[in-house]
Amino acid sequence: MPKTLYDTNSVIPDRAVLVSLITAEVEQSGHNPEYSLEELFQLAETAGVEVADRLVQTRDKPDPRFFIGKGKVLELRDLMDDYDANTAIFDQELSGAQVRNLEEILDAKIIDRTQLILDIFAQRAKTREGIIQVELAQLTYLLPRLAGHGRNLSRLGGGIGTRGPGESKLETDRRHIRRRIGELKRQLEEVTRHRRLHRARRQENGAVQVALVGYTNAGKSTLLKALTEADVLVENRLFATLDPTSRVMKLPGGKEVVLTDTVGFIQNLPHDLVAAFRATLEEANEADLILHVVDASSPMRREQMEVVGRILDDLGAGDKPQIVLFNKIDLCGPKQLELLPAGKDALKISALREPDLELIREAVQRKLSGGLRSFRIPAGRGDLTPVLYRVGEVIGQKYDEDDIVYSIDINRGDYEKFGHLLAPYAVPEEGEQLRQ
Ligand SMILES: Nc1nc2c(ncn2[C@@H]2O[C@H](COP(=O)(O)OP(=O)(O)OP(=O)(O)O)[C@@H](O)[C@H]2O)c(=O)[nH]1
Ligand SMILES: [Mg+2]
Repeated sequence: MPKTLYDTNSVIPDRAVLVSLITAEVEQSGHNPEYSLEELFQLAETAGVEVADRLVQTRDKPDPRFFIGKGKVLELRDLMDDYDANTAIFDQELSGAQVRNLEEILDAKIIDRTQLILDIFAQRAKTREGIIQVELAQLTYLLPRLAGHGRNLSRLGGGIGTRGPGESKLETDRRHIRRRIGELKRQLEEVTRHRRLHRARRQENGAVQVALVGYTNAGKSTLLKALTEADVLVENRLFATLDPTSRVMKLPGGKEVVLTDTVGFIQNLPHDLVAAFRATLEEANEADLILHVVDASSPMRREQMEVVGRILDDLGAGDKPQIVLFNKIDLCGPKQLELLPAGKDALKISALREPDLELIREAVQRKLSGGLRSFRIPAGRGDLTPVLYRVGEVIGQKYDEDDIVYSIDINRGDYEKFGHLLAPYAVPEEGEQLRQ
């Protein structure tokens, strides 16, 4: 008998064979199945699974009963017997029926890529928000896969880790799961509301938000740590960061911005997970500036950048001001370096080099600067003075009769939020003269 899923007493790591199906559709999509399988391997390791072997089948389309062909299933069974493997991990999503049929023949745990990612998230979620989001994603994934069977229910929806929705919950019926989903959504709304309030307060304080986004393992947390001297978790693992962390970063001109580290992206990020983590991912959406961190040393750099671009578009953050940070150039060969695209909003850096960090701070300062503007503030409107300091850096001020004319180096993010208060007092053309 295979172990039940979510066996909390298990101390022996699972041993797995990875399975990937290359269909005509995959071949035409330009999607690289070998890389995807390599990534699945890393995901499995991250989840604490020992990978015994990999099995690949090329086939016109998936088999409706077993996903891979029946003959291949038997081959897989022999392979698993040889290695004494108790788990098969599929690189593509399986239907509930396929999982069930495979389980019958293989007498083993059957997991797909989505479940594996959900499982890693479950192992790593630390904050209340993270934990709610993961459970919500797991149950949402599980629900349609419960249809029409009951016998093997406890095996379904299972992952590798020890912290899934819990066996007792899995044994209950769909109605119970639906009720739980409703409950989690309500809790999440509450937490999300808090996060929004918190963010609104930061905005009211005039804090400029800069978000580090990028593919998992690109070096976002390393950069947050280096740029702000924050104490955050950095690991050579996928999905080291689940909960966004924010720290103050000081720019060369003295201005402070809030820098936020976010959850890493990955190709085929499970839809349910994106939906559940929306509140967290929204951090990117609220940012005034996005720092897109890229692992320049990865052979899949281009594909990873595309994935990140697509997810940002989905979140509605595709048009935000962005700086691309090609990170880890210390690991790049000369050929790789040469191939990196150059551009005014792209920097080639290593998070490990101090001078590069200064380049980043300078680039952020430049990008946030919206140019010089002047405002003629009447003596009676002293209440606007703090607003002036909020929208940018005060470069100069001079008295003119009863008014004070301020020259401000506008900060784009803040100006969008508070500029309307100053608009009636804007003086066109005069800014340059005031500059010393
Ligand atoms: N050589 C080198 N290694 C780096 C550099 N930046 C980050 N790393 C390493 O890359 C690995 C991943 O770094 P993290 O900062 O945890 O990556 P992340 O983007 O936060 O990853 P997730 O939280 O998993 O999405 C760690 O082992 C870092 O030490 C760099 O510039 N050069
Ligand atoms: Mg991280």
